[in-house]
Amino acid sequence: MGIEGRLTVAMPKGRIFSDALTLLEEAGLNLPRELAEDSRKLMVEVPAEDLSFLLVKPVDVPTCVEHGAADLGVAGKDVLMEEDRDVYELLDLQISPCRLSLAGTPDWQPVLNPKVATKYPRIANRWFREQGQQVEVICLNGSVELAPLTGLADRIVDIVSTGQTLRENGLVELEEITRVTSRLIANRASYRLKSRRIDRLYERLARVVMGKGDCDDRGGPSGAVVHTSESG
Ligand SMILES: Nc1ncnc2c1ncn2[C@@H]1O[C@H](COP(=O)(O)OP(=O)(O)OP(=O)(O)O)[C@@H](O)[C@H]1O
Ligand SMILES: O=P(O)(O)OC[C@H]1O[C@H](OP(=O)(O)OP(=O)(O)O)[C@H](O)[C@@H]1O
Repeated sequence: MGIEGRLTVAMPKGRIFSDALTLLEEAGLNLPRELAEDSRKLMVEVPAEDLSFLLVKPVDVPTCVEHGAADLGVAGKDVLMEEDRDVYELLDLQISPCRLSLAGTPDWQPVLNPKVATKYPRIANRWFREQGQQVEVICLNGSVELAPLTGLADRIVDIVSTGQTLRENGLVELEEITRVTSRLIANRASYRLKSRRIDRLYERLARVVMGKGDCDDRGGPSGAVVHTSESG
């Protein structure tokens, strides 16, 4: 083990997981099959790389990193914007791309104080405030596209990737709110105390991402990192 100790990385289970794993392998990490397999193990140690992986729900990655349960994490920009945790955003990994958009029925007519259903209340509230529009945000945890079809809401703010879910439910994308990719994030204290180890992993990942082109490099450990929390 290095003098700075083992690095713990919070990995999002689900959609992002395999993209993140592929990227780590492309960066030259030798990872055990155990990590890729469909196992119920939530903590996987990789002594050969001096790394530990925590497998958590995507929305919980920023929480684990903010509180120091993990030094690093991989999280979608959508989750980072919604959770607004006190963590550093080091690198745009350019994986699991999608967008967060406003959508509705094609015949949608403006109404006063429309209802907007979403899994992303903070982002939706902020975006409508910036547009100078008053809305009532209704929080849902899934199947958000049902809301305009059932009268639960006038419009939705949700993730769009292929557009299939919107199409199959007769909805149209009205406006893109933000593009989303997954980011490498760091705990603030770890970023200082384990800088050499974080630097090394960051550089290996950045090389792969930049090699693929279109890299939105956030500056990394030696540059200007983005502090994701609006309040901190
Ligand atoms: N088509 C997509 N739909 C939803 N998220 C997507 C899509 N494409 C990429 N993503 C990214 O994947 C993340 C969500 O991953 P996933 O669907 O596995 O988690 P989840 O929504 O928390 O699911 P669950 O609640 O079922 O565990 C989003 O935060 C986003 O950054
Ligand atoms: O544009 P598409 O490629 O169709 O992808 C977008 C859909 O995928 C996600 O839903 P998910 O599958 O996570 O289910 P959910 O309704 O439980 O959120 C998202 O909330 C959209 O509904």
